Amino acid sequence: MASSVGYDRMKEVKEFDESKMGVKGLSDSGVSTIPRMFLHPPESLSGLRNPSSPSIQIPIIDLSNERTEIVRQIRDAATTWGFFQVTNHGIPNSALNDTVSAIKSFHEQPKEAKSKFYSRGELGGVMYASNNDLYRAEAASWHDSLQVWMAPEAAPAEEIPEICRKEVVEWDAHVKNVADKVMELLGLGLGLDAGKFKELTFSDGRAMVGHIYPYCPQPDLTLGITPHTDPGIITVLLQNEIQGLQVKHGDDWVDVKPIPGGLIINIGDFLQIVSNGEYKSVQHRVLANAAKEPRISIVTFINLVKWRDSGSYGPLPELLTLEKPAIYRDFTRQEFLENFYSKGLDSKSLVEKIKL
Ligand SMILES: O=C(O)CCC(=O)C(=O)O
Ligand SMILES: [Fe+2]
Repeated sequence: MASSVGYDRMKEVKEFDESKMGVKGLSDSGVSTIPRMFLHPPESLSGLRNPSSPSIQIPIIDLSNERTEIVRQIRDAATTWGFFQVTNHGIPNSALNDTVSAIKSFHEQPKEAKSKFYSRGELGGVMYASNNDLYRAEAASWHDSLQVWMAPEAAPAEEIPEICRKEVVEWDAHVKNVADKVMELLGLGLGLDAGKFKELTFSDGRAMVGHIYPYCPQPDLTLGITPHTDPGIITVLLQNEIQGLQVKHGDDWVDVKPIPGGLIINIGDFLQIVSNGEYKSVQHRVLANAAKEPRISIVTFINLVKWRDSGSYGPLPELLTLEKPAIYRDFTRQEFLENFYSKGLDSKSLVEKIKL
């Protein structure tokens, strides 16, 4: 391994960022070795390609099943895995395919078409960049992303790249329906009223991120996305047929197998905290893509809109009893945002910080 003498990481990062070429551009340029800024430390890379046992899989939940049965299944999945796939969610296959194709088309445009959207760090609107945490993370990862804020304030339609505008807007309407349905079931799973999470505005904020994981010439030296937990309430994820997402389950990394028509749902830190640890926000990562065909994923982060008047949040009082007292302290909106925006994806989650 090259010594770090004379290596100016920030310079390399800045040049890459200012080139606006993204990892898609690097991949297309035919590089056979990846730039040093993408190299992850050996401890993050060990066992990367050991396939998980095919018999271990995140739960698959058929949303056309009988309701009390689904509530039980969703509750079990959220408490043990923090991740599950749903089928028969009501979104037509054509919408799944069209959304994946549209996001792929955006990323496959020439640099000139994409670079006018290239920007970072905005809370709202539209932003396209390589590695949202590029300047905060210790090592960059092999993906680029298009982010569009959809709710409570949608990015103006004319700011969404035309090549995927219609699909992004339609996809958001579908995700909203599924998210509302799943949030209701998750609430029931905790013994809350069906409308409780809706009343708390838990599914009223949505940001969509369309990732591309292009072919990586040295997939054993980097990652597609660094291990992290998602900060919000839940995440709804659509992926194409190229595998790469892995979920931490006990000491193992478990491959999430794409299933036709399936949507992946996972619990975020916020929901873990308000559920007083009942539901789990679980670490996940994506392997750098060794296939020639790009991996595409469309992720919608679901967030609450209205904070309590106190400006803070914590475990829901309805869930606390003498036997089950709060295991987290309340945290402020400021703390929540700072924790997310001040560090890389690889930093310690809010959950650890506020544990009592
Ligand atoms: O692309 C994926 O499958 C996962 C992406 C992800 O974890 C994220 O954007 O938070
Ligand atoms: Fe994530």
